[in-house]
Amino acid sequence: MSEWNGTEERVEINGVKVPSELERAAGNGNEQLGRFNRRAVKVEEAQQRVLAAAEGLRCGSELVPLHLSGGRRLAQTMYASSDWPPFARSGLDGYAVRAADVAQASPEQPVTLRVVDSVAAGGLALAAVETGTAVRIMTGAAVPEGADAVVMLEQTAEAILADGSAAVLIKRAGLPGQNIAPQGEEFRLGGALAQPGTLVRPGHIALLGTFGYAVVPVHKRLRVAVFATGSELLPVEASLAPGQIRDSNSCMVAAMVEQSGAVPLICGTLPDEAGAVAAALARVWDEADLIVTTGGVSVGDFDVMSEIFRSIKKGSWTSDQHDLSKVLFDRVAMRPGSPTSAAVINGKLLFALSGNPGACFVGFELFVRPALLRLQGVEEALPRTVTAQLHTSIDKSSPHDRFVRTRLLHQPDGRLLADPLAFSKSSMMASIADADGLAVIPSGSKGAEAGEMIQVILLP
Ligand SMILES: Nc1nc2c(c(=O)[nH]1)N[C@H]1C(S)=C(S)[C@@H](COP(=O)(O)OP(=O)(O)OC[C@H]3O[C@@H](n4cnc5c(N)ncnc54)[C@H](O)[C@@H]3O)O[C@H]1N2
Ligand code: MOO
Ligand SMILES: [Mg+2]
Repeated sequence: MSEWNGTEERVEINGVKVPSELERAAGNGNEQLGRFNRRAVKVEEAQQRVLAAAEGLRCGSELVPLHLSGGRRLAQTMYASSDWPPFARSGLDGYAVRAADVAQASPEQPVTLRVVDSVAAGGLALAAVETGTAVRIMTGAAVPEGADAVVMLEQTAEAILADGSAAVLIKRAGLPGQNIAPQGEEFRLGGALAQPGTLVRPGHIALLGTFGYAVVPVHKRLRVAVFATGSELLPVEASLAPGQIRDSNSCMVAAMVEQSGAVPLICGTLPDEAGAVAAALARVWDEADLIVTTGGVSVGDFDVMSEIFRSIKKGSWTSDQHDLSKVLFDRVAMRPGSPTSAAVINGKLLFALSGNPGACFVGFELFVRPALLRLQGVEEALPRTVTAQLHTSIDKSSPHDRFVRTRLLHQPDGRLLADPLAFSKSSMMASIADADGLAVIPSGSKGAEAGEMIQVILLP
């Protein structure tokens, strides 16, 4: 792969020629045409295109030690390797008896049983329980042969028989099966414990440990390269300079990548030059499974990702070996984030999110997170929604579906209120931090009235 040296006509990514001189520089009328020739697709359609593309690109799996498997996604269905419990076991400390022996027991007329053995958890009784006998038993111990009930210690009293042997007085009537967890009560050998794509949580770890899985097959952590395009961008640690701002998108996106179970590779900021962007993508190509850029997707003279996408559309990124490069969409009927774009380039997904932080955030939630989840085998990869009552009207009509950053408030009467936040323009950030969800306001001639029931996408 050659690197962009700033003078060459083209750079290569995995043998793919990438034009560096773009239509703008050529200054011809076709460029203007290309710039505006972007058909908006509906959000649902754009999501389906992303999921379908991700389906074909599933990431590989690896084995990790059980104690490190939390937060990862299972790569296989996991099965019970035995019945659970593996033997009938006592649920409490007491005496294992035959229920028929103690059916009539009461405090006034306790039943006396000879104690023939005592069994602790982990041990096995040497003597079976026969009519007229009992075995002292501890919580978790295997129920001895012959016993079909356990009487709790508090309902008994110790006694000595005439011949000096140990006995127990049972003071409460018992029923067959009481205080015993039968073998296989919870799981049968071969039963499914969890499906591929399941997020491993502490409860799954307990199950997997129970069934002897010292190592767990999980999806590999996807590596996601994050680039911020924009010549106005300064690193976070820099002092502000006139006309410039700090790059807040890179770290926000990196945090969202981590939230999605992947590893962000923060690749820094790129100037608004197609050659530099293409060269940067080429440099990170082998290291990254998926690429996210922010900025430069609109129709401005320096919107470099739009140029890159135009060149992908023209087929300039498809090589002889790979016929896989295609634009999934370069405009979505939504606000914020209408210029959000996505492509598959030689088998890898590239998302070009808007530079406006609010639009960048929404674009990630709607498209990048679902892609990362689907790549990790998650069936239900699209954002989860809840129904809530809109607290204040959102009145403007819009040809686009809107995703309004919203607080979610649980009312004492059980209602869930969606309270749209102020400062929620695409360019604004305060409402990203405060949002619990994104209120979905469908396109149409009117917005949504206070009191209406709406869908709200839950933010992680
Ligand atoms: N004539 C038109 N202009 C615009 C349109 C349009 O349809 N016609 N669309 C608007 C919409 S909607 C959006 S959204 C933005 C999209 O802008 P870009 O994705 O091209 O982003 P930039 O132009 O690079 O930046 C926009 C804005 O965000 C700031 N920014 C960029 N990167 C970062 C970063 N890493 N951290 C923080 N802030 C960042 C940048 O300085 C700009 O202020 O276009 C509209 N224009
Ligand atoms: O599509 Mo943009 O995010 O509204 O400003
Ligand atoms: Mg722009």
